[in-house]
Amino acid sequence: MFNRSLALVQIDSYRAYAQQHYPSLCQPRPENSHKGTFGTVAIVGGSKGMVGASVLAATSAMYTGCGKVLVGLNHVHNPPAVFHNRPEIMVDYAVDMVTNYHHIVDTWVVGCGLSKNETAVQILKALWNSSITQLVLDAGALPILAEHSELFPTQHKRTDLVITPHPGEAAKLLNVSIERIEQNRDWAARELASRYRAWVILKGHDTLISSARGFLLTNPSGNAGLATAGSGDVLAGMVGSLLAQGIEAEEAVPAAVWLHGVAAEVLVQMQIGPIGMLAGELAEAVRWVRNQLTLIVENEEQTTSYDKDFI
Ligand SMILES: NC(=O)C1=CN([C@@H]2O[C@H](COP(=O)(O)OP(=O)(O)OC[C@H]3O[C@@H](n4cnc5c(N)ncnc54)[C@H](O)[C@@H]3O)[C@@H](O)[C@H]2O)[C@@H](O)CC1
Ligand SMILES: Nc1ncnc2c1ncn2[C@@H]1O[C@H](COP(=O)(O)OP(=O)(O)O)[C@@H](O)[C@H]1O
Repeated sequence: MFNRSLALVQIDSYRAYAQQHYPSLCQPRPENSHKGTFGTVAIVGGSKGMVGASVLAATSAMYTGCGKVLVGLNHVHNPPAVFHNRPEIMVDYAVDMVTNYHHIVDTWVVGCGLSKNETAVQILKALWNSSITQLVLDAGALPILAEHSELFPTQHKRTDLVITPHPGEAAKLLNVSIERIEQNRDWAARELASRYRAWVILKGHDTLISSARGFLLTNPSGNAGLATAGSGDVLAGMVGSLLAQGIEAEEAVPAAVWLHGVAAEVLVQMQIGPIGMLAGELAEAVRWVRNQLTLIVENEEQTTSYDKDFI
Protein backbone atom coordinates (compact mmCIF):
# COMPACT_ATOMS: atom_id res chain seq x y z
CA MET A 1 0.00 0.00 0.00
CA PHE A 2 1.43 3.39 -0.87
CA ASN A 3 1.10 6.29 1.50
CA ARG A 4 -2.12 8.15 0.73
CA SER A 5 -1.43 11.06 3.04
CA LEU A 6 -1.64 14.58 1.71
CA ALA A 7 1.37 15.26 -0.47
CA LEU A 8 3.06 18.61 -0.98
CA VAL A 9 4.13 19.35 -4.47
CA GLN A 10 6.45 22.18 -5.38
CA ILE A 11 4.46 23.17 -8.43
CA ASP A 12 5.38 26.86 -8.33
CA SER A 13 8.93 26.38 -9.52
CA TYR A 14 7.63 24.25 -12.39
CA ARG A 15 5.15 26.98 -13.29
CA ALA A 16 7.88 29.62 -13.26
CA TYR A 17 10.04 27.44 -15.50
CA ALA A 18 7.18 26.82 -17.91
CA GLN A 19 6.28 30.51 -18.06
CA GLN A 20 9.84 31.23 -19.14
CA HIS A 21 10.47 28.32 -21.49
CA TYR A 22 7.10 26.89 -22.54
CA PRO A 23 4.53 29.70 -22.25
CA SER A 24 1.93 27.84 -24.33
CA LEU A 25 1.64 25.28 -21.52
CA CYS A 26 0.51 28.07 -19.19
CA GLN A 27 -2.34 29.35 -21.36
CA PRO A 28 -5.75 28.76 -19.77
CA ARG A 29 -8.57 27.48 -21.97
CA PRO A 30 -10.60 30.24 -23.65
CA GLU A 31 -14.21 30.22 -22.42
CA ASN A 32 -15.52 29.79 -25.97
CA SER A 33 -13.30 26.84 -26.88
CA HIS A 34 -14.72 23.61 -28.30
CA LYS A 35 -13.22 20.19 -28.94
CA GLY A 36 -12.16 21.23 -32.43
CA THR A 37 -10.07 24.04 -30.98
CA PHE A 38 -7.44 21.67 -29.61
CA GLY A 39 -6.92 19.34 -32.50
CA THR A 40 -7.23 15.67 -33.31
CA VAL A 41 -4.53 13.05 -32.83
CA ALA A 42 -4.49 9.64 -34.49
CA ILE A 43 -2.44 6.88 -32.89
CA VAL A 44 -1.51 4.03 -35.21
CA GLY A 45 -0.21 0.91 -33.52
CA GLY A 46 -1.58 -1.63 -31.11
CA SER A 47 -0.72 -4.89 -32.80
CA LYS A 48 -1.78 -8.17 -31.21
CA GLY A 49 -0.43 -8.34 -27.65
CA MET A 50 0.52 -4.64 -27.52
CA VAL A 51 -2.84 -2.88 -27.73
CA GLY A 52 -2.11 -1.34 -24.32
CA ALA A 53 0.63 0.78 -25.85
CA SER A 54 -1.87 2.49 -28.15
CA VAL A 55 -4.30 3.02 -25.26
CA LEU A 56 -1.51 4.61 -23.19
CA ALA A 57 -0.54 6.94 -26.03
CA ALA A 58 -4.17 7.87 -26.74
CA THR A 59 -4.97 8.46 -23.08
CA SER A 60 -1.91 10.60 -22.54
CA ALA A 61 -2.73 12.62 -25.66
CA MET A 62 -6.14 13.42 -24.16
CA TYR A 63 -4.75 14.13 -20.70
CA THR A 64 -2.28 16.52 -22.32
CA GLY A 65 -5.22 18.44 -23.73
CA CYS A 66 -6.04 17.66 -27.35
CA GLY A 67 -9.70 17.60 -28.34
CA LYS A 68 -10.13 14.21 -29.95
CA VAL A 69 -8.15 10.97 -30.25
CA LEU A 70 -8.46 8.11 -32.70
CA VAL A 71 -6.66 4.79 -32.48
CA GLY A 72 -5.98 2.71 -35.56
CA LEU A 73 -5.23 -0.86 -34.58
CA ASN A 74 -3.05 -3.08 -36.69
CA HIS A 75 -4.60 -6.57 -37.03
CA VAL A 76 -7.24 -6.35 -34.33
CA HIS A 77 -10.66 -5.54 -35.80
CA ASN A 78 -12.79 -5.39 -32.67
CA PRO A 79 -11.64 -3.07 -29.91
CA PRO A 80 -10.18 -5.35 -27.22
CA ALA A 81 -11.34 -5.15 -23.61
CA VAL A 82 -8.58 -2.71 -22.71
CA PHE A 83 -10.60 0.00 -24.54
CA HIS A 84 -13.77 -0.62 -22.50
CA ASN A 85 -12.97 1.96 -19.85
CA ARG A 86 -11.82 4.45 -22.47
CA PRO A 87 -14.98 5.13 -24.51
CA GLU A 88 -13.64 8.60 -25.38
CA ILE A 89 -11.25 6.99 -27.84
CA MET A 90 -12.49 6.36 -31.39
CA VAL A 91 -11.16 2.98 -32.51
CA ASP A 92 -10.91 1.56 -36.01
CA TYR A 93 -8.77 -0.71 -38.09
CA ALA A 94 -5.51 1.10 -38.95
CA VAL A 95 -5.75 0.62 -42.70
CA ASP A 96 -9.28 2.09 -42.75
CA MET A 97 -8.22 4.94 -40.56
CA VAL A 98 -5.34 5.94 -42.81
CA THR A 99 -7.66 5.81 -45.84
CA ASN A 100 -10.78 7.42 -44.41
CA TYR A 101 -9.82 9.80 -41.63
CA HIS A 102 -6.80 11.70 -42.92
CA HIS A 103 -8.83 14.88 -43.47
CA ILE A 104 -9.87 15.14 -39.80
CA VAL A 105 -6.53 14.32 -38.20
CA ASP A 106 -4.03 17.05 -37.31
CA THR A 107 -1.21 14.87 -36.00
CA TRP A 108 -0.40 11.21 -36.60
CA VAL A 109 1.56 9.22 -34.03
CA VAL A 110 2.72 5.92 -35.48
CA GLY A 111 4.41 2.99 -33.78
CA CYS A 112 3.13 2.56 -30.23
CA GLY A 113 2.80 -1.21 -29.94
CA LEU A 114 3.20 -1.64 -33.70
CA SER A 115 4.68 -4.99 -34.77
CA LYS A 116 6.76 -5.18 -37.90
CA ASN A 117 4.81 -6.89 -40.68
CA GLU A 118 3.80 -6.16 -44.25
CA THR A 119 0.63 -4.28 -43.26
CA ALA A 120 2.58 -2.07 -40.88
CA VAL A 121 5.13 -1.29 -43.60
CA GLN A 122 2.36 -0.38 -46.05
CA ILE A 123 0.57 1.82 -43.49
CA LEU A 124 3.75 3.75 -42.73
CA LYS A 125 4.59 4.07 -46.40
CA ALA A 126 1.10 5.43 -47.17
CA LEU A 127 1.37 8.02 -44.41
CA TRP A 128 4.97 8.94 -45.29
CA ASN A 129 4.03 9.61 -48.91
CA SER A 130 0.76 11.41 -48.13
CA SER A 131 0.25 15.13 -47.65
CA ILE A 132 -0.10 14.94 -43.86
CA THR A 133 1.90 17.67 -42.19
CA GLN A 134 2.61 16.42 -38.66
CA LEU A 135 3.98 12.94 -38.08
CA VAL A 136 5.49 11.47 -34.91
CA LEU A 137 7.29 8.14 -35.29
CA ASP A 138 7.88 6.05 -32.19
CA ALA A 139 8.74 2.49 -31.15
CA GLY A 140 7.60 -0.03 -33.82
CA ALA A 141 7.70 2.55 -36.63
CA LEU A 142 11.44 3.07 -36.19
CA PRO A 143 12.73 -0.42 -37.14
CA ILE A 144 10.51 -0.20 -40.23
CA LEU A 145 12.18 3.08 -41.14
CA ALA A 146 15.60 1.52 -40.51
CA GLU A 147 15.03 -1.67 -42.51
CA HIS A 148 13.11 -0.25 -45.48
CA SER A 149 14.98 2.96 -46.15
CA GLU A 150 14.20 2.69 -49.88
CA LEU A 151 10.50 3.23 -49.09
CA PHE A 152 11.05 6.38 -47.06
CA PRO A 153 12.83 9.09 -49.04
CA THR A 154 14.47 11.43 -46.56
CA GLN A 155 13.75 14.51 -48.72
CA HIS A 156 10.19 14.92 -47.46
CA LYS A 157 8.13 18.12 -47.42
CA ARG A 158 6.47 17.51 -44.08
CA THR A 159 6.22 20.52 -41.77
CA ASP A 160 6.89 18.55 -38.61
CA LEU A 161 8.44 15.11 -38.46
CA VAL A 162 9.39 13.93 -34.98
CA ILE A 163 11.21 10.68 -34.24
CA THR A 164 11.53 9.40 -30.68
CA PRO A 165 14.16 6.62 -30.52
CA HIS A 166 15.54 5.09 -27.35
CA PRO A 167 19.23 4.16 -27.70
CA GLY A 168 18.35 0.68 -29.01
CA GLU A 169 16.20 2.15 -31.78
CA ALA A 170 18.75 4.88 -32.55
CA ALA A 171 21.40 2.15 -32.94
CA LYS A 172 19.24 0.38 -35.52
CA LEU A 173 18.53 3.60 -37.42
CA LEU A 174 22.23 4.51 -37.57
CA ASN A 175 23.45 0.93 -37.95
CA VAL A 176 25.85 1.19 -35.03
CA SER A 177 26.01 -0.41 -31.58
CA ILE A 178 23.99 0.83 -28.60
CA GLU A 179 27.34 1.54 -26.87
CA ARG A 180 28.35 3.86 -29.71
CA ILE A 181 25.06 5.74 -29.34
CA GLU A 182 25.44 6.05 -25.59
CA GLN A 183 29.03 7.30 -25.89
CA ASN A 184 28.11 9.79 -28.63
CA ARG A 185 24.59 10.92 -27.84
CA ASP A 186 25.06 14.43 -29.27
CA TRP A 187 26.35 13.02 -32.51
CA ALA A 188 23.54 10.44 -32.72
CA ALA A 189 20.76 12.95 -32.15
CA ARG A 190 22.23 15.41 -34.67
CA GLU A 191 22.95 12.72 -37.26
CA LEU A 192 19.37 11.41 -37.10
CA ALA A 193 17.98 14.93 -37.24
CA SER A 194 19.99 15.74 -40.32
CA ARG A 195 19.35 12.42 -42.05
CA TYR A 196 15.56 12.53 -41.60
CA ARG A 197 15.13 16.31 -41.48
CA ALA A 198 13.31 15.64 -38.24
CA TRP A 199 13.02 16.65 -34.65
CA VAL A 200 14.74 13.91 -32.69
CA ILE A 201 14.02 12.91 -29.10
CA LEU A 202 16.87 10.61 -28.09
CA LYS A 203 15.39 9.05 -24.98
CA GLY A 204 16.95 7.75 -21.78
CA HIS A 205 18.51 9.43 -18.75
CA ASP A 206 19.15 13.06 -19.80
CA THR A 207 16.96 12.87 -22.88
CA LEU A 208 18.42 14.86 -25.77
CA ILE A 209 16.33 16.83 -28.20
CA SER A 210 17.66 17.91 -31.56
CA SER A 211 15.95 20.21 -33.99
CA ALA A 212 16.19 19.30 -37.66
CA ARG A 213 19.01 21.84 -37.94
CA GLY A 214 20.97 20.21 -35.12
CA PHE A 215 20.22 22.60 -32.28
CA LEU A 216 20.58 20.46 -29.14
CA LEU A 217 18.83 20.63 -25.80
CA THR A 218 19.19 18.33 -22.80
CA ASN A 219 15.95 17.91 -20.93
CA PRO A 220 16.37 18.76 -17.24
CA SER A 221 13.37 16.88 -15.78
CA GLY A 222 12.54 13.24 -15.07
CA ASN A 223 13.84 10.36 -13.00
CA ALA A 224 14.44 6.62 -13.05
CA GLY A 225 10.74 5.99 -12.34
CA LEU A 226 10.30 6.54 -16.08
CA ALA A 227 12.16 3.31 -16.74
CA THR A 228 8.88 1.41 -16.82
CA ALA A 229 6.92 -0.26 -19.62
CA GLY A 230 4.84 2.15 -21.62
CA SER A 231 6.32 5.46 -20.47
CA GLY A 232 7.65 6.01 -24.00
CA ASP A 233 4.14 5.47 -25.37
CA VAL A 234 2.88 8.13 -22.97
CA LEU A 235 5.54 10.54 -24.26
CA ALA A 236 4.65 9.87 -27.91
CA GLY A 237 0.99 10.68 -27.20
CA MET A 238 2.03 13.88 -25.44
CA VAL A 239 4.18 15.10 -28.34
CA GLY A 240 1.33 14.42 -30.76
CA SER A 241 -1.13 16.17 -28.49
CA LEU A 242 0.85 19.41 -28.09
CA LEU A 243 1.48 19.56 -31.84
CA ALA A 244 -2.22 18.98 -32.58
CA GLN A 245 -3.06 21.84 -30.23
CA GLY A 246 -1.27 24.16 -32.61
CA ILE A 247 1.86 24.70 -30.53
CA GLU A 248 4.89 25.19 -32.77
CA ALA A 249 7.27 22.22 -32.83
CA GLU A 250 10.10 24.41 -31.43
CA GLU A 251 8.09 24.64 -28.23
CA ALA A 252 5.89 21.52 -28.38
CA VAL A 253 8.66 18.94 -28.71
CA PRO A 254 10.86 20.02 -25.76
CA ALA A 255 7.77 20.98 -23.75
CA ALA A 256 6.35 17.46 -24.05
CA VAL A 257 9.62 15.91 -22.87
CA TRP A 258 9.88 18.36 -19.98
CA LEU A 259 6.25 17.84 -18.89
CA HIS A 260 6.70 14.05 -19.04
CA GLY A 261 9.70 14.32 -16.73
CA VAL A 262 7.93 16.75 -14.39
CA ALA A 263 4.99 14.36 -14.08
CA ALA A 264 7.43 11.64 -12.98
CA GLU A 265 8.99 14.03 -10.43
CA VAL A 266 5.55 14.92 -9.06
CA LEU A 267 4.69 11.25 -8.64
CA VAL A 268 7.88 10.73 -6.65
CA GLN A 269 7.05 13.77 -4.51
CA MET A 270 3.72 12.04 -3.86
CA GLN A 271 5.56 8.85 -2.95
CA ILE A 272 4.20 7.05 -6.01
CA GLY A 273 7.53 5.83 -7.34
CA PRO A 274 10.18 5.88 -8.52
CA ILE A 275 9.89 2.16 -7.85
CA GLY A 276 6.72 0.72 -9.30
CA MET A 277 5.57 3.87 -11.08
CA LEU A 278 3.08 2.96 -13.81
CA ALA A 279 2.84 4.58 -17.22
CA GLY A 280 -0.90 5.06 -16.69
CA GLU A 281 -0.22 6.95 -13.45
CA LEU A 282 2.25 9.11 -15.31
CA ALA A 283 -0.39 10.07 -17.87
CA GLU A 284 -2.80 11.12 -15.11
CA ALA A 285 -0.10 13.16 -13.40
CA VAL A 286 0.54 14.95 -16.70
CA ARG A 287 -3.08 16.17 -16.68
CA TRP A 288 -2.72 17.49 -13.15
CA VAL A 289 0.53 19.30 -13.90
CA ARG A 290 -0.83 20.72 -17.16
CA ASN A 291 -3.79 22.26 -15.31
CA GLN A 292 -1.62 23.53 -12.45
CA LEU A 293 0.60 25.36 -14.93
CA THR A 294 -2.34 27.40 -16.20
CA LEU A 295 -3.26 28.76 -12.76
CA ILE A 296 -2.53 32.39 -12.04
CA VAL A 297 -0.81 32.52 -8.68
CA GLU A 298 -0.93 35.80 -6.78
CA ASN A 299 1.47 34.85 -3.98
CA GLU A 300 4.66 33.48 -5.49
CA GLU A 301 5.63 31.87 -2.19
CA GLN A 302 2.49 29.76 -2.24
CA THR A 303 3.03 26.03 -2.38
CA THR A 304 0.21 24.01 -3.76
CA SER A 305 -1.06 21.36 -1.45
CA TYR A 306 -2.55 18.48 -3.30
CA ASP A 307 -4.24 15.28 -2.41
CA LYS A 308 -3.52 12.12 -4.35
CA ASP A 309 -7.16 11.98 -5.46
CA PHE A 310 -6.15 12.67 -9.05
CA ILE A 311 -4.68 9.17 -9.27
N1 LIG B 1 1.32 -2.46 -22.68
C1 LIG B 1 1.86 -2.49 -23.90
O1 LIG B 1 1.20 -2.83 -24.88
C2 LIG B 1 3.27 -2.11 -24.07
C3 LIG B 1 3.81 -2.14 -25.34
N2 LIG B 1 5.07 -1.70 -25.61
C4 LIG B 1 5.47 -1.71 -27.01
O2 LIG B 1 6.38 -2.77 -27.16
C5 LIG B 1 7.15 -2.54 -28.31
C6 LIG B 1 8.60 -2.96 -28.10
O3 LIG B 1 9.02 -2.66 -26.82
P1 LIG B 1 10.03 -3.65 -26.09
O4 LIG B 1 10.15 -3.14 -24.70
O5 LIG B 1 9.66 -5.07 -26.30
O6 LIG B 1 11.38 -3.48 -26.89
P2 LIG B 1 12.29 -2.22 -27.10
O7 LIG B 1 12.56 -2.10 -28.54
O8 LIG B 1 11.75 -1.01 -26.41
O9 LIG B 1 13.62 -2.62 -26.34
C7 LIG B 1 14.41 -3.69 -26.84
C8 LIG B 1 15.83 -3.55 -26.38
O10 LIG B 1 16.39 -2.27 -26.76
C9 LIG B 1 17.38 -1.88 -25.82
N3 LIG B 1 17.05 -0.62 -25.15
C10 LIG B 1 15.83 -0.13 -24.93
N4 LIG B 1 15.90 1.03 -24.26
C11 LIG B 1 17.21 1.25 -24.03
C12 LIG B 1 17.92 2.29 -23.38
N5 LIG B 1 17.30 3.34 -22.85
N6 LIG B 1 19.25 2.17 -23.32
C13 LIG B 1 19.90 1.13 -23.87
N7 LIG B 1 19.27 0.14 -24.51
C14 LIG B 1 17.96 0.18 -24.59
C15 LIG B 1 17.44 -2.98 -24.78
O11 LIG B 1 18.43 -3.89 -25.18
C16 LIG B 1 16.04 -3.59 -24.89
O12 LIG B 1 15.96 -4.91 -24.40
C17 LIG B 1 6.96 -1.07 -28.70
O13 LIG B 1 6.16 -1.03 -29.85
C18 LIG B 1 6.19 -0.49 -27.53
O14 LIG B 1 5.30 0.52 -27.95
C19 LIG B 1 5.98 -1.23 -24.56
O15 LIG B 1 5.91 0.18 -24.57
C20 LIG B 1 5.57 -1.74 -23.19
C21 LIG B 1 4.08 -1.65 -22.91
N1 LIG C 1 16.74 6.39 -15.99
C1 LIG C 1 15.93 7.24 -16.63
N2 LIG C 1 15.94 8.56 -16.33
C2 LIG C 1 15.12 9.40 -16.96
N3 LIG C 1 14.24 9.02 -17.93
C3 LIG C 1 14.19 7.74 -18.27
C4 LIG C 1 15.02 6.78 -17.65
N4 LIG C 1 14.75 5.57 -18.22
C5 LIG C 1 13.79 5.77 -19.13
N5 LIG C 1 13.45 7.07 -19.17
C6 LIG C 1 12.44 7.67 -20.06
O1 LIG C 1 11.31 6.80 -20.11
C7 LIG C 1 10.83 6.67 -21.45
C8 LIG C 1 11.00 5.22 -21.90
O2 LIG C 1 10.60 5.07 -23.24
P1 LIG C 1 10.81 3.72 -24.05
O3 LIG C 1 12.21 3.25 -23.89
O4 LIG C 1 10.30 3.97 -25.41
O5 LIG C 1 9.88 2.68 -23.25
P2 LIG C 1 8.51 1.91 -23.66
O6 LIG C 1 8.75 1.31 -25.01
O7 LIG C 1 8.33 0.86 -22.60
O8 LIG C 1 7.41 2.90 -23.65
C9 LIG C 1 11.62 7.66 -22.27
O9 LIG C 1 10.95 8.90 -22.28
C10 LIG C 1 12.94 7.77 -21.50
O10 LIG C 1 13.63 8.97 -21.72
